[in-house]
Amino acid sequence: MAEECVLAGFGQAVIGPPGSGKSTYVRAMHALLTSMGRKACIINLDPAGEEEEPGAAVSLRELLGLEEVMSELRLGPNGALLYCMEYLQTNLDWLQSRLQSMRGTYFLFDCPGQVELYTHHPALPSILRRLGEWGLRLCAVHLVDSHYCTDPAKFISVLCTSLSTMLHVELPHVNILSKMDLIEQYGRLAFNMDYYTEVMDLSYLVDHLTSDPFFRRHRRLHEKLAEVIEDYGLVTFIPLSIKDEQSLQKVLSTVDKASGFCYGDQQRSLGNLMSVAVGADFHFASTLAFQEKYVEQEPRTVEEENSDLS
Ligand SMILES: Nc1nc2c(ncn2[C@@H]2O[C@H](COP(=O)(O)OP(=O)(O)OP(=O)(O)O)[C@@H](O)[C@H]2O)c(=O)[nH]1
Repeated sequence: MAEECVLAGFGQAVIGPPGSGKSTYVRAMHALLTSMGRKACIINLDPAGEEEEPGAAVSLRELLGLEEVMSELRLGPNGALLYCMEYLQTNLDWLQSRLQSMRGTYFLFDCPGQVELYTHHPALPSILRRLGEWGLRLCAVHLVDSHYCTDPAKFISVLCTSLSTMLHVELPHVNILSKMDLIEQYGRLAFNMDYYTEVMDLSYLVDHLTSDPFFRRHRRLHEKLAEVIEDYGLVTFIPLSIKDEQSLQKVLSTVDKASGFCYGDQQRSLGNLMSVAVGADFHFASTLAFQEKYVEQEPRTVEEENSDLS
């Protein structure tokens, strides 16, 4: 069999910082796909942790574990994780043989939470590129905790890491603001939800940030960062709460369009195309639903603004 099509199929590479909700998303997406009659399986590419991920069909820990690498090579957790990914990169025949036995399955790759893997380290993009060469059409699903929206400085840094992840990973890409049900847990939003999901005119965010005396002296830096993000014009987000199945379906419909699943040669059907058409509501409508459900409606008072900034 020609190497290029040993896997012919579709899947998602679920990436994002530690604790952003990747494993929770992968399990919920697996359940949703299964309930829709799509054959799916979880591939755990995180070598860390004592316990095996529930429901994972393949796990990198079968090949090597973080703890053994740490003790044998006397590395810290970060160095050991990068070693594990480089080891996988040079032993991809192991992954190929494991995946080949499940050909035709929709693969959900649960990736580790090390940010450098997505912003500058070459191992993960190289692994994903190889999967693509084997015929697997992947979409990167990048999760970021939505509570960063409540802090303008952190939101600018989230925009920067999301952009560099998109450029580094080089796959069809969907950014997700996860844990929307907890969005205002650490503070209130300065703007409506769609301002954050659509990444609108960032000068308002810079103005808001630099009304804080601490950030005023860095105004020029923030303006330049905002300019880079706006010039690329690539970063937008889809809101997700794992407790809200509709939002998960919205993510799936966007991912299916990005990866080409809905037009794909494997399961081309009127049903697939119709499901995309039904999902093609205005993105704004779903964001508005989150706004109404999870965000305080009362406008902020001047005292609240000041106390947030002090
Ligand atoms: N309320 C709420 N909690 C969530 C949601 N998604 C994930 N969580 C919680 O967030 C925590 C972290 O989720 P994980 O799925 O372990 O995150 P992860 O990105 O896989 O973490 P690492 O493996 O450390 O990189 C868990 O306690 C989840 O239950 C959500 O949509 N809403």
